[in-house]
Amino acid sequence: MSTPAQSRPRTAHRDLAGSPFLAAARGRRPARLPVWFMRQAGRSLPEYRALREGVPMLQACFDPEMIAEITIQPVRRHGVDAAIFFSDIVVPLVAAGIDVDIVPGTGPVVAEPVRDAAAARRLPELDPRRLEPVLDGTRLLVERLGQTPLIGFAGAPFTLASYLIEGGPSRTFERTKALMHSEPEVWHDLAGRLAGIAVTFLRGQVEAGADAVQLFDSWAGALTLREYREFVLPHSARVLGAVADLDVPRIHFGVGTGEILPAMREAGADVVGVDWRVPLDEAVRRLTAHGEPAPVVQGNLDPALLQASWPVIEAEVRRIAAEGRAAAGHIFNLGHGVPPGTGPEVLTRVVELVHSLEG
Ligand SMILES: O=C(O)CCc1c2[nH]c(c1CC(=O)O)Cc1[nH]c(c(CC(=O)O)c1CCC(=O)O)Cc1[nH]c(c(CC(=O)O)c1CCC(=O)O)Cc1[nH]c(c(CCC(=O)O)c1CC(=O)O)C2
Repeated sequence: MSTPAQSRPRTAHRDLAGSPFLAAARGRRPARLPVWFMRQAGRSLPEYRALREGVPMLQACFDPEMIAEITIQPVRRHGVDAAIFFSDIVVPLVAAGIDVDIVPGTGPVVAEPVRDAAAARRLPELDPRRLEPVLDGTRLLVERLGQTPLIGFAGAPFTLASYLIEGGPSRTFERTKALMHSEPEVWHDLAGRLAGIAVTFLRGQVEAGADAVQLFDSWAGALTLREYREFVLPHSARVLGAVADLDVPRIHFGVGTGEILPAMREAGADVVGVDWRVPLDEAVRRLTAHGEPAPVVQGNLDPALLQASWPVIEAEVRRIAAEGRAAAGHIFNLGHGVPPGTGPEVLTRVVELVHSLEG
């Protein structure tokens, strides 16, 4: 499919033909292995902590200059092959007018949790104009990033719904699962509304210049395959399907998703993000068990091992690169986000090592 030029005017002049990240995302094997890290911007970087001093997270997420500068910091420091737009999965909810705050040390906190039909019906739609400051940040980035591609992202309906229903971060998702099973029509109404918000957020980012998108269904691994297929897949498929015409690679990621990897691909992923629990060659085996074409995978160094000694990290990186050769394309990443206490020099060293390996 060709890119409709009129929908992505800002990227028309960027020459990304040599991007190893985009080549791998398209199922090719570039000369060197591409790498970026989830949460590569943020608290692991002293330059981020300095810039954010006294500025609340959500204020930073609506400030175009901050967005652009924070997004570029890890590209400058580590030489990663892609930038990920600095934002948060709750930003489109905030833009829609939902009362969510990001509380330091806790995470997203929802003032009025959504737990019944009336509350779900009150969920506002996202007016794309409310995203303007955020998308101005994207436009600045496209001008400043040179030949580094930009990944836009959104939270998937299940993960967003889990924050809205639980009222904040959860380990067990009890209320979410209870609502899903006991009041499926309320669940589907809520998930459908969140899918609409995610579509508006993703399309806005791509139209402003993002070159790829990642849909984070971070907590989908808490579900059984049956639950995923019945309650989640249709909504995530709608989100990924609604950006298909924009012709950018679509990455689909979650934690603990070993049991549902093929279903996550089926939702419309061009690249399947894999956490550290499933070796990449095993992930490829699961993704091709019914004769499907070889997938593109992204992952999957255990973030906890960034604290280990360098020989341990080096051996892990080499093992993962070797296992990734079973895939049509491999984008090196962590199995989840960079922990805030990670020494940035470790990440730079991982990038250097990955770049010495064949794509
Ligand atoms: O445990 C929980 O559920 C709350 C997690 C939490 C969220 N936002 C949050 C927090 C608090 C915190 O990180 O301390 C709050 C949050 N989001 C972010 C930061 C900055 C940082 O981590 O140092 C912070 C901490 C803010 C602060 O205290 O200064 C930024 C963020 N969130 C996210 C992204 C996208 C990415 O990961 O690359 C990014 C941008 C990273 C970048 O530009 O490089 C996406 C996000 N936010 C969130 C989730 C859900 C799952 C998860 O966090 O692991 C996810 C998706 C994911 O990472 O799987 C929710």
